[in-house]
Amino acid sequence: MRLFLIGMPGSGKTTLGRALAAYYSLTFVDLDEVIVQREGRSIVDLFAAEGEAYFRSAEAKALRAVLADYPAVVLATGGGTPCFHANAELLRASGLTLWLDVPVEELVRRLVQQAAHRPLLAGLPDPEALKNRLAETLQARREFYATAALRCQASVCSPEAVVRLIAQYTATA
Ligand SMILES: Nc1ncnc2c1ncn2[C@@H]1O[C@H](COP(=O)(O)OP(=O)(O)OP(=O)(O)O)[C@@H](O)[C@H]1O
Ligand SMILES: O=C(O)C1=C[C@@H](O)[C@@H](O)[C@H](O)C1
Ligand SMILES: [Mg+2]
Repeated sequence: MRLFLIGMPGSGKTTLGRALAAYYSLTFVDLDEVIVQREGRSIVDLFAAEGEAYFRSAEAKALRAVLADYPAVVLATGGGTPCFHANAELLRASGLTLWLDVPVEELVRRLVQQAAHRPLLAGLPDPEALKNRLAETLQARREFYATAALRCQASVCSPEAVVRLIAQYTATA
């Protein structure tokens, strides 16, 4: 099985991905970590030195490398991964994709302390500005996230809830 977790920054892709990989006895891979390893720089440094277009190209290449290397995997993608370089179609064709659809208010609670360290959220003056930025980003990304076969729409998507979703899906697919 290949399971791909997609969703907004802070939606829980890494946290849930690790738990699901343990549950299914699959390897866990975090695409942001693969990019950092392949490029030899942090994501903040990559954005600052090369810009977003370079980052998106590196992200697309890293995704294709992971797909070539892992026939079975739980992959936490980056927040923007499905929205560039036809990655959403590739993910959908390559395994089971799950969208962690977490409300913006919950994302703000989780990210308010970390926004300064994230290239696309840095420099926002207060939580209201962060909320507005996240809401705009979600609006722009929704059509890509919605290509996922499965969607967990909740403030907290527990591993148990996701395991149930997957079992229902595979029983009817
Ligand atoms: N189910 C959950 N309930 C409550 N908090 C959670 C849950 N999942 C993750 N978190 C918290 O939310 C934050 C973001 O989680 P995580 O890093 O897993 O998200 P992500 O989607 O991988 O984000 P990123 O954009 O950084 O890759 C962390 O502080 C984590 O502890
Ligand atoms: O939402 C985004 O576009 C991003 C999310 C992170 O996971 C990283 O992939 C990077 O900071 C870009
Ligand atoms: Mg993550």
